[in-house]
Amino acid sequence: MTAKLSVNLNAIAMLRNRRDLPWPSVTGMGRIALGAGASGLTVHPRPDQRHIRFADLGEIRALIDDEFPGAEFNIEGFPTERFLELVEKYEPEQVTLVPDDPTQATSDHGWDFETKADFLTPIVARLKSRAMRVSLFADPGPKGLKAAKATGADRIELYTGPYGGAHASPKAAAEELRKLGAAADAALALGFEINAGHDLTVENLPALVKRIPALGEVSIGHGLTADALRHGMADSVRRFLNALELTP
Ligand SMILES: CC(=O)[C@@H](O)[C@H](O)COP(=O)(O)O
Ligand SMILES: NCC(=O)COP(=O)(O)O
Repeated sequence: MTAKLSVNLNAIAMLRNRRDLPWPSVTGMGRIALGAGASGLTVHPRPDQRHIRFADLGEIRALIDDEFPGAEFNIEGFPTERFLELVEKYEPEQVTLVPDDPTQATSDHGWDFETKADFLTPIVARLKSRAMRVSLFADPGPKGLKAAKATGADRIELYTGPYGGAHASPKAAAEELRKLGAAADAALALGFEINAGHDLTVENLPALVKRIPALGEVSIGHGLTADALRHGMADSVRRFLNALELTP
């Protein structure tokens, strides 16, 4: 099984929001990502709309429906009533529930399933009654996975931030990979499908998929956007030189 790639558009939206201009276009970059073979698009709209705006959601839904039927829309976030109304309106194929506080800079931990199962269970049922797959953001440890399973969720998304953050230390990265692998084994044994995400890169993906061959999907934004900038820079400089009629 090969893990599917869902491209997270948050970083593109953050660049777009620097100016009152429509570029880089969030749907335009989504179109390129899907055209290049990505299986889906991920967004994590935050309550302050600092990157993805609520208005982006309908445009991404239409892009998938009109041009890439079969691709998946994954919307991530903390399940406030506002968030739930948004996902019910745009019906992503997958909703990833994340325990983020609105003041958080980015996601940095999974759910405490043992204390939050009663909160999550009716929300999971509500989303599944509208045919949306539900994934729960989970720390890389086996703790609480039985409680997570009892919520009725289909998948867990393993939080890979500490793994990505250990990029400068092979020993620390190996330890984080060991934890991710153990959590994946425990989750698979309970019947979960497994996603993973946060700070994944071209460099750290191969070892992850080797250790967790059953991985269903990775969602990647920050590292993929940085990679796109790096590998697109030379072409862009040439295009601008050409516009100045300074073709090298
Ligand atoms: C849930 C998760 O892992 C995050 O990576 C998130 O989707 C990214 O959010 P930001 O783009 O706001 O940092
Ligand atoms: N669910 C994780 C995600 O969508 C992307 O995280 P990142 O690659 O921006 O860290």
